[in-house]
Amino acid sequence: MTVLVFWGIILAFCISFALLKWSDLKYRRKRLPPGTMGWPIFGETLDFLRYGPDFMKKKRAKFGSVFKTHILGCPTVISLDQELNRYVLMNEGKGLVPGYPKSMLDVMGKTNIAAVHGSAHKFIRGSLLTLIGPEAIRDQRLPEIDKFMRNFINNWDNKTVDIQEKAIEMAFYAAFRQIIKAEYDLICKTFKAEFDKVATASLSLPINIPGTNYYEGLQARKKIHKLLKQIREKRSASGKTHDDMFAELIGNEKSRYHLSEEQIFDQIFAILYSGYETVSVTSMMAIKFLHDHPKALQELIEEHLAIRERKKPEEPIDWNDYKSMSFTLAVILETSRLATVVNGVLRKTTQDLELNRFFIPKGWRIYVFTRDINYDPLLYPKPFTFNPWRWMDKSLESHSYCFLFGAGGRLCPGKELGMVKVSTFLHYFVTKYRWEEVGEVEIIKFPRVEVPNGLHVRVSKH
Ligand code: HEM
Repeated sequence: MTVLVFWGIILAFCISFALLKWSDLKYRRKRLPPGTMGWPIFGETLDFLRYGPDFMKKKRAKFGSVFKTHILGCPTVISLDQELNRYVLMNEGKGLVPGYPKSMLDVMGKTNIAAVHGSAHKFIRGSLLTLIGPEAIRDQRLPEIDKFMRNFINNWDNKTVDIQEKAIEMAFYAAFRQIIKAEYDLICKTFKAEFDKVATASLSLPINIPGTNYYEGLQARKKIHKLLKQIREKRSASGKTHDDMFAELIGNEKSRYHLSEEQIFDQIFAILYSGYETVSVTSMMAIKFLHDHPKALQELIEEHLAIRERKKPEEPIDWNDYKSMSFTLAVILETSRLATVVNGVLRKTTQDLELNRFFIPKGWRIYVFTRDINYDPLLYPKPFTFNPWRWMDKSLESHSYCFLFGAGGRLCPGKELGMVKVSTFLHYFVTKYRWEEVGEVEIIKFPRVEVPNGLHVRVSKH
């Protein structure tokens, strides 16, 4: 028996070793970047997800800042070389299109902005900007957001609230209310429950059997489609006019941005998905950083009280007020830098390419890992210190290597909308309340920023 176990272990060891070697040999071609490919199929996905920045650090020490690996089901080149990162982001047309995982594309839709490129991308992006560009924000989005935030934080006095939970709700419902207004109260909870399944599925293994996140996400996508179709039919039968994004998307029949039903639904998914975790994490972490840095909090409160002083008590904030919030914007940028939500972006090669003297085969992924530049001491002296004042020099935001919102043709089109939401949330929160943390707060920063036990604060009126 013991002999059998012994030979069993030896056999398992030999098979593992052979598989690892096979995987490496398969990819050992001339001039591919250095690196290891890990296990067949799984590659090095587990290490990558589990150790994140440390995985990168180790690999960089061994292979340099451009190396190959196999993650999320694909042979991938990871680049920590910011020159190369900039090149990849700026040169989509040279065979470097978005390369998001299959599960994400399946639940988010084939005509989703992240799935299309070339002229199709220009068209979808143009349509999106009519909804979330600066003019639309000034005239339509901001007044709605103002109303939403006011109500949202209205009854927190003398309560202990979990800011993480509230920020998640705020980010979703603020976006959803702009998409569907008249039917909002009726369907917002059902819609959120289904959309949360879609969001979870976007980062899952694409195994389509009942019980998996991927399967649940696909089912949720179908339910959401059904719901949207019903709303569309009811609206058209009633003949009433509506003033929300859904109505704008449907009513574009005669404009240059006339979208098919599938494109309209995918556009809605894109707006909800892209502005969800980005806005919720930034709002939560801004509250956390402000709590820990009283000088910054004081300056922020003064900025917002000055706005309130020139207004009647219930008067909403407008575009000019928002544009005067220069310190608030600095706080948001510094928060986004230190609590990185988008660690990097994925691209896929549509042809064999030569990059940094390396050969990258057609169909490989490139993970443009931008997270590290956020902590670069040359760009951000004392990089681990929360210092919003560094952003008061506007040239930092437009620096060629500031990748907080991406770069090139995919530069975040929702940046201003995101800023408006977080600023308005902060405006009402800090002018109305003081708060103190309750209990220990443990923050995880990778692969996503989260507070496992919540960020509980005791809130009271000023
Ligand atoms: C406030 C925090 C936000 C951050 C840090 C952020 C960050 C980013 C980054 C880094 C990209 C580039 C992705 C790539 O190159 O593949 C991006 C793209 C995008 N963002 Fe944001 N974003 C934020 C808010 C929003 C909001 C509120 C929306 C609302 C709709 C939004 C919509 C999008 C869309 C649709 C794209 C894809 C653009 C394209 O492919 O052309 N973002 N964002």
